[in-house]
Parts: sequence; structure tokens; C-alpha cells
Amino acid sequence: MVVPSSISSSPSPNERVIRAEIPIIDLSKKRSQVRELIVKASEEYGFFKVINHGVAKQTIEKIEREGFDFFAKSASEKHKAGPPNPLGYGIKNIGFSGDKGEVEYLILHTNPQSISQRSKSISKDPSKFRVCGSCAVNEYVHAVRNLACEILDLMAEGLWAHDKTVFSRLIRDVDSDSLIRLNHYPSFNDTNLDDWDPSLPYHHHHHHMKRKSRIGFGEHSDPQILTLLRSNDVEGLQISLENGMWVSVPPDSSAFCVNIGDVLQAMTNGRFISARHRVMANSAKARMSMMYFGAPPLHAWIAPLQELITRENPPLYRAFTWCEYKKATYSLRLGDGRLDLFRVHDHHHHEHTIVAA
Ligand SMILES: C=C1C[C@]23C[C@@]1(O)CC[C@H]2[C@@]12CC[C@H](O)[C@@](C)(C(=O)O1)[C@H]2[C@@H]3C(=O)O
Ligand SMILES: O=C(O)CCC(=O)C(=O)O
Ligand SMILES: [Fe+2]
Repeated sequence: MVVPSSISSSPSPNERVIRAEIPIIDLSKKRSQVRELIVKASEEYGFFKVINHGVAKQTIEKIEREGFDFFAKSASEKHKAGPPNPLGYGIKNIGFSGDKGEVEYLILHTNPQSISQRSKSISKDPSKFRVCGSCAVNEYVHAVRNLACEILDLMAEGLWAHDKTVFSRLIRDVDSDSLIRLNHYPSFNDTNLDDWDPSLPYHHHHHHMKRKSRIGFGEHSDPQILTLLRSNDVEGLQISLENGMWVSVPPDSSAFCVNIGDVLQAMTNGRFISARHRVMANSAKARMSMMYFGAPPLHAWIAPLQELITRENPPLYRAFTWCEYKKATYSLRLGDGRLDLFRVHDHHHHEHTIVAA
């Protein structure tokens, strides 16, 4: 049963948010060093930043301009690119299970035909977006896909996988199901507090709490292999540590944030963790982020790498197709732990318990 709710993701008022050190990895350093740092960060946090990543400033600026132009359009214009099915324009509603956030977004498939199809409905002057919009997106996709593949190859090397392209070839495949997503979080000011209850007496404390607790995008892990995220210089992104603390990620428009997805957690047999993250929307400036979600083709099989399976480390997950995983994802809530559905149960241990009982 689907229970729509808009308050489920509200953070508790006294939960702790800290400014811990998030690994920043300089990709221009020695390869043998870089791959070790990447593996370490992927095991400890499932999250890190990369600098000197080689994606041209202009490539980023072009798509960013197209994104801001799109979100600046009137609501009726933007709705022409919606509702999200799941591709397209959406506002406040995330997915199909009742999740909500202070965000509007545009989700595109990365294959060029799909981008040019979509761009017909995402510009006032359709011919203009077709030319500028879709080539800005294609150029960006090309650049971030290469960066994602480079990082995935470094990971495979760092894990001593036999096949160094075991991860990257899934997103290089022409049938890869990768996505581009632009999220736009409105600026926060006292006048756009649409959930403010005017019947309540003005109370500074209450007001102050609302200021700090507006959820832009609720807590979740990304289902794909790897996410490359960048934003303008506005804060909001937080990642969750295993001890339940939240870490604010300082904004840096020149860096990319790398986020391990559920599929990579499964393929590394749990050695890499898919980081849980969320976005708060309490800044006086609007935030715009762009995500590349690197995904396998729909019919690709996902299973833990042989090299990472030993007597001490038996397979934690059963094999599944990306199609199957995606279906599970869309049937669940944003914050649900979908990977748990694919965990292998320890039969030996189970039998033993029954005998002992
Ligand atoms: C509530 C949902 C939105 C989402 C699909 C889902 O049912 C659960 C996962 C969500 C998520 C999170 C990461 C990406 O932004 C996304 C595109 C994805 O693949 O999984 C979104 C989905 C979405 O917004 O369509
Ligand atoms: O907007 C962001 O910075 C992150 C959003 C996110 O996590 C997502 O779209 O999956
Ligand atoms: Fe995410």
C-alpha cells in the first residue's frame, strides 16, 4: 500500500550535523596513489570529491546556463516537459510513491535521441533548445561519462580486479540506462514559507526551526553504479555516516562529488558502500545541481565480482538484472533500503539455528 506523506522526511530538531573532512582526491596525482585513495574513500564513506577532473569549464557553464534558463520559465511552460514518467519535468513530487521535497527537476536519458526528443518540449523556442539545449547536454554527457569511466577503472585497478573495465564497460555500453538530472532548489526567504501556518502566533523559536529544516531532497542512496554530482556554490548537500551523524558537504562548483550507488555496492560484495545523502533547502540563494547517474543496460546481470568472494567473504547479494533492480526501486519509497531485497541469506547458519532450537 502506498501511503503519501510530506512530513516523513523531516529531520528531528536535535539531530547532529557536523562538518567533517570529506576526502578530496586530486586526479592529476600519481595513478597508483589516486586509486588507493579512491578505494579507501569508497570503503569508508562511499563518497568523495574529485578535483583536476579534466571536464572543461565551458562544458559545465553551457549546461548550467541552459538549466537556469529552463527553471526561470513560467510554470505552464515547464509543465509542458512533464509530468515525469519518470523522465521529464517534475516539481515537489519525487517518484511515484508519495515522496515530496522543496525541489523542481528535469530528468533526461543520456542517449542522444532521447535528449533531442525531450528538448522539443523544454524550450519556448523549440528549435533553439534543440540546437543549444541538446548539444549542451550531449557535450556534458560525453565529458562526465568519460570521467565516470576513468574513476571506475581506477576503482577496478585498486580492487585488483582481473578485468579493469568490469565496471566502466557497463556505462560505456550504447544501451546503458544512464540518466542526467538537474535539480533546482528555491531560495529560502520568509515570504515563500508556503507551509507556514498563519493561525499560529509568531514564535521566534518555531520560525527558526523551520528555517533550518526545509528538506529539498530526502535521505536515500542512489540505485545506479556511480553518481557524479556538481552544483553551483550553494550549500545543502549532506551525507550520512554509519553512526547516524550527518556531514555537510561544502559547496564547490569546480569539483565533482562522486557517490557510490547500490549496484557498485553489490558488485564489490559490500566493500564499497552506497552513501546515503540528502539535500536541505534553507539557503538564501537558489541551488542548482546536476547529476549524472551511470547505470548498466536494462538486461545486464549484476553480481558480486568473483575476485572479492572468499571463504571469509561469501556472496552477500544474489545476481539480478538492472531491470529487476529498477523495478524494485520504483515500487519503493525514496528512503527505503532496496538492496536488502537482494541479500543472500546464510542457509548454513539458518539450518544450524533450526537444529539447535
Ligand atoms: C521515490 C523515488 C524517486 C526515485 C525512484 C524512487 O522510487 C526511489 C529512488 C529515487 C531515485 C533516487 C536517485 C535518482 O535521483 C533517481 C532518478 C533514481 O534513479 O532513483 C530517483 C528516482 C526518481 O526521481 O525518479
Ligand atoms: O541535488 C542534489 O545535490 C542531490 C540530489 C540527489 O541526491 C538525487 O537527485 O539523487
Ligand atoms: Fe541522490
